[in-house]
Amino acid sequence: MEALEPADFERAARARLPAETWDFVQGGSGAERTLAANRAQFEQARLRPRTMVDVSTTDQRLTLLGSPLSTPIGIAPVAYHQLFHPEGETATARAAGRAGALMVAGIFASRTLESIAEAATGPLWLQLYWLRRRDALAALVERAEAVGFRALVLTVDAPRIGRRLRDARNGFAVPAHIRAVNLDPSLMAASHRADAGSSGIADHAKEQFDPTLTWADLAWLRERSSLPIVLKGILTAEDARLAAEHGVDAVVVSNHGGRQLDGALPTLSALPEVVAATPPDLPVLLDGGVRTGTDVALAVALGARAVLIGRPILWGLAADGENGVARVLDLLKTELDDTLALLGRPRLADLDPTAVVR
Ligand SMILES: Cc1cc2nc3c(=O)[nH]c(=O)nc-3n(C[C@H](O)[C@H](O)[C@H](O)COP(=O)(O)O)c2cc1C
Ligand SMILES: CCCCC(=O)C(=O)O
Repeated sequence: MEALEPADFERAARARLPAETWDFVQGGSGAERTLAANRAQFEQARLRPRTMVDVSTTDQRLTLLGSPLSTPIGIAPVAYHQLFHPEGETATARAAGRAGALMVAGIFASRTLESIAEAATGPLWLQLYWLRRRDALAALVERAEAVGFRALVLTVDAPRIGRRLRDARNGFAVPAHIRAVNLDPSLMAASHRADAGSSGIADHAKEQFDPTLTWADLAWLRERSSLPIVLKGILTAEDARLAAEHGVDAVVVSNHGGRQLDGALPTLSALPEVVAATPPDLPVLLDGGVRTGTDVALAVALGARAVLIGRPILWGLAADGENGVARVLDLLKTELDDTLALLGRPRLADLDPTAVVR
């Protein structure tokens, strides 16, 4: 059967993936309240369509941190794409290129930065965690810049890993043959075994993530790279203001797909305060629960310049590799295009808060 919506890939992926990998993807932290709330906010919001507008051409193109994109729909950073397909991140990068979409590769990518860059035909950003081993971080930043990555995305909502009960119950550990190849194996060993009542992911973070990260540390990153710096995991006006004051180039409103602080604000609810607290020239992105073209339009109307998609990309990758990811992106782009036309707001710039009732 032909896939007509991203959810069709969700079913296909579930059928293919080992149960503990499925739980790792779909799960959130704690009682999964934030995971559910991300979706609930999109489901409850309503659009206010305008009529008698010439929508013979619609346009979802934009420029983000200097890079032209065909769509405001980008790929969120996710660890270990080889959990989902043997080609891993190179398949994802090729699909992003076909769609003219941004790809954010993760620090725990299972393919080298060099091979991802070679596969990519569109803009790539690199996501970082604040590792205790700052020398490893510095080396990674240098490599990323050398092969053409265009921004650094520092994830700031993970001083430790949220309590993910599914992973703890499954004793989830990253299989030995799938590796975060851009980092020294000695830094990654804990990911590949799980202590009782924990997961390899949580144990690894406890060992390697530096929870002392504060605003003053951004200077260290600035010194090491001329690339734009993006902070991922901002949910409040206070932090948005601090990000702007510290010269950050963009922020991602994110609760890590409901995988970190359970009970944290859903991202669509946090977006307006973050947008209000940031200067107009500082791009605000959003991720968490974006599943349809309508969701993309809602986020853009409330001030997001672009959205990132996490789990649906992995569904496409698990179901059919590069072609699956390309199809998921294509479906979302088509849905957004239909939404812009039927809403009477044919360009992204036509989307503003008057398009939404919440
Ligand atoms: C399996 C999985 C792994 C993830 N790994 C990372 C990661 O390594 N770094 C990071 O910043 N975010 C990571 N995330 C969070 C995503 O970047 C993103 O914030 C989230 O998935 C967006 O929500 P969505 O899945 O509802 O679209 C991961 C998410 C999932 C589902
Ligand atoms: C230590 C790997 C963390 C991956 C991650 O961020 C996630 O699973 O959400």
